[in-house]
Amino acid sequence: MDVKSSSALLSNTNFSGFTLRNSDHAFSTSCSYPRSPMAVSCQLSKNSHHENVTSLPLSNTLTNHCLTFDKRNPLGKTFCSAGVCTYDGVAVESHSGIVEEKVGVLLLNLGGPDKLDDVQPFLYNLFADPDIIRLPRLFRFLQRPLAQLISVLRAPKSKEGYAAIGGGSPLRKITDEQANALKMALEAMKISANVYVGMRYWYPFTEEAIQQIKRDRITRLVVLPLYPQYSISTTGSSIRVLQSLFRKDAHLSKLPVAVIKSWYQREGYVKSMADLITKELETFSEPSEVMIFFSAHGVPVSYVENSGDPYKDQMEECIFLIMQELKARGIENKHTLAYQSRVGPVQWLKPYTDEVLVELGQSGVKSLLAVPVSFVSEHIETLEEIDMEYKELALESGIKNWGRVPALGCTSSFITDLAEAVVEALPSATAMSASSDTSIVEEDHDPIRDFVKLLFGSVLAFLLLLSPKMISAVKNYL
Ligand SMILES: C=CC1=C(C)c2cc3[nH]c(cc4nc(cc5[nH]c(cc1n2)c(C)c5CCC(=O)O)C(CCC(=O)O)=C4C)c(C)c3C=C
Ligand SMILES: [Fe+2]
Repeated sequence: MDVKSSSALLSNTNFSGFTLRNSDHAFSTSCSYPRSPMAVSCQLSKNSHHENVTSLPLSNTLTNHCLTFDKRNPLGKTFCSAGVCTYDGVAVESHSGIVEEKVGVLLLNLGGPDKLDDVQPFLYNLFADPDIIRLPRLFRFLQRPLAQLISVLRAPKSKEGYAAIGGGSPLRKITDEQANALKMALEAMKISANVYVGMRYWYPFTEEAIQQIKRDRITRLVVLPLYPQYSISTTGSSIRVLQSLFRKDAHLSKLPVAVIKSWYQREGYVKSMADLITKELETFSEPSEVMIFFSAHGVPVSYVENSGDPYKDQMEECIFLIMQELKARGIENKHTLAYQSRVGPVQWLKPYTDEVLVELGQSGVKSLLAVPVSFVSEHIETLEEIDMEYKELALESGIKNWGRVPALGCTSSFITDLAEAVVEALPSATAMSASSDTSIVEEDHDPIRDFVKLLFGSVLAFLLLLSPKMISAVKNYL
């Protein structure tokens, strides 16, 4: 019952290719799979800025082709500054052996319901994702009936939230704007690229973006998830979809792809966040007295402790880097980090945002600046959860002066940094080998078997629902 459509999702058109030549200069990197196949960590040289960039195959040994760019491209020399990849700056003339490259950038995001009627099917897609509700292997057949049940039961509460922010999620509009801004920033760097948007749980779906990329005959692709920090539940889940699509398609499996897995440590991002915080602090009457309150989206503890999700470590390092940047500007405010938006019956990363707000208020903190850090656009969890629920809770708990830093959106220093990240990642794009990747367990889609599974699963889910343990587990999602 996945809701998918064939509507095209291209964010940008007017693409023109530029000339590149593949050379055989190469560097290699090895990737390991810590417990979960999704939590891939790539061992590149420590000081390499390609550390968080990997190519899609995620096979044990990757070979990356270096590019030789036209001398007229002023950024050519920055492409291959890591590893043993070299750039000789040779001008590329149009003769045989030279490839006309068509560069694509795929922005990955979560997606959100455009209107209230979309809320339940959007929630279904989210809960049907095995990276969001992780069932033991034996119980995987329950995934879709459970997703159906939870989405139907949770929809009324979620709808209230979306109604409070205007009747739908602003994510699609903002992500499209970011795609346009990125295309322009790349153009300013003399890189002509198509920028696509692929959402995980709502339109425009990642699958549609990939079809468009194929139709446009893109020859080199950079995948840029709009999550600064990597989590199995966000970037990991979207990459799993890409792996599955690329594996099944002979053309796509040959397309050179580079995935920027995380970018929270990039100077441009850190400085852009520090700029926003600095500006917002100035709106308080006593800026130095304000507690800087970083609120990150939570994940279940088991992701971090049992499946090697680097999310918590990356989040803490990200906060450290932002605070270091603020200190360098003479801003020495106190700060804290807490995790918001927990859902379901399991333990999530602590401390929880709501609990910390109450403690801070009760302990005498009077001024607080909330900083959302896990996402770069406004969405329901900034506009409703932080701006309404948490603000009310904070004021009730004794905090007098409340402020909130806006999401980065299309902030120009941030978009320029993303464009630079794309440019740096381009040479490490590597063709995916259809046969070498054993990291994904493919679900096969025999329709008769799927139907029987769904029917059997629904009956079993209904029976299981009668058990008190199950009732309380499902209740936790509401
Ligand atoms: C880094 C960001 C995010 C992580 C990590 C994440 C994990 C995660 N989320 C859920 C459940 C829900 N998320 C919902 C909405 C939502 N989630 C994120 C980001 C992260 N999620 C965003 C930006 C949004 C909002 C999208 C929008 O429409 O604006 C929702 C739906 C909203 C609601 O009903 O509260 C749910 C449910 C889980 C279970 C999870 C990790 C396992
Ligand atoms: Fe979420």
